[in-house]
Amino acid sequence: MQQSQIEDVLNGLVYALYAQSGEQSDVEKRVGNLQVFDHPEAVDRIVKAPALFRKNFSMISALGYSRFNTNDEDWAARRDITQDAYLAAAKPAQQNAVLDVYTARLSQSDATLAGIQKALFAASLTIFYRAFNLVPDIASTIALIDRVREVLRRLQYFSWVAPTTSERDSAIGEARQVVADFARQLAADPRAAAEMARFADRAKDIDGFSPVEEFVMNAFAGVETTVATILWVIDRLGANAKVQQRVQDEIDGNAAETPFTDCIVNETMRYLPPIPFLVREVGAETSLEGRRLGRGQLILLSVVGVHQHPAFWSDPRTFDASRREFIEDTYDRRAFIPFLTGPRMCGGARLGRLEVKEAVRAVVRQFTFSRADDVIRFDYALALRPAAGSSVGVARR
Ligand code: HEM
Repeated sequence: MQQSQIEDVLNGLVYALYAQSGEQSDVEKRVGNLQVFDHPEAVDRIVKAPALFRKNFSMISALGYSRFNTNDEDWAARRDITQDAYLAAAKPAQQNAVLDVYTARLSQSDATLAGIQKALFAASLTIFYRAFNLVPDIASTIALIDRVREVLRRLQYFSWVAPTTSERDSAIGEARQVVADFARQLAADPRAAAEMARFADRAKDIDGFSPVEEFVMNAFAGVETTVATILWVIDRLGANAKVQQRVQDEIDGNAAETPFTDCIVNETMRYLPPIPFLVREVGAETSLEGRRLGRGQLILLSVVGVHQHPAFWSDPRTFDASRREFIEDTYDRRAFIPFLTGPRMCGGARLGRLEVKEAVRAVVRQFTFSRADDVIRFDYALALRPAAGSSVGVARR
């Protein structure tokens, strides 16, 4: 099995969701053998009933268990271990500190997209670790995160295309190895070791709890999505010189309110949601939108489809950097769910928003971007990010 084959299958799933979005036929939408739900009202109902529509990550759980992929009391206990740290890290008083981290990393970057991407990962990891009063060893942690991405991509592929036994064993083996290597790195730092002990202490009632699995999956969930969002904003700025100029003027003007910058960030997350779809397992027989759902059945919630629903958005398939629904704040909250909504919404939503805003400020102050074309090329692992080798040109301002 080739890497390119995995990429083709996973990217193909996301392409299918884009192709289906906006279609208003009575024919049931499907991707693979999963029913697709993409009406904002139906998706809202699903995500607000987590006991009935449950998280299920059969293959991905090879990496371990965390608040991301557990349910019920187990999830609630895990949530409590990290949630206060994310809320404290996202307080408005943290704004300048977050901006400073991004500004400093970007100042040391060369004027290439690869350099900027590395700086963004370093900054986002620094902020994630700081939420727990830790300091990462950047180079080795980025290398571990790259391995987590690759193994998650493989595991994700195997939830769609059944692996042979040896493929399965090798993916699970690599997942265990990367967690073990992360564990070794955290154990070597006394403060990180103490924090892992604190996690374990708070999780006394959770069977088989591993603080490292909890930490690694949280770190990946936070950093990968945040960096993907910033990279997409860069991609979109590069595609439109006029829009970029307007955002630069707004940021250079240092006004307290930055409506165009906020709008392009929102439109980027609408059009290119970092988590383009979610899978849920039906916990008990039920029906939704006239469709019968059986216990144990997996369903797919298309965030792409929700974000492009024609009854909720004008001209939904167009990227509009000054979209009226955002500028005038008239959009239906159910139709814009980049962080999801309901009890299982993103635990780091406030921190992610703060980071993206400050990172975009730092990026725009230091660089300008250009693109030879305006073709969107993406790469889906667990998050949707711009494909490597995209055609964005970079210059220092
Ligand atoms: C722009 C950035 C981000 C986006 C778009 C995003 C998006 C999401 C989405 C859609 C989910 C729900 C996944 C599902 O139900 O399967 C989620 C969950 C989660 N995210 Fe984020 N996220 C971002 C940043 C962050 C950050 C910065 C952190 C932590 C520092 C974080 C931590 C989490 C955690 C812990 C969960 C699991 C929540 C739970 O069920 O308890 N995310 N995120």
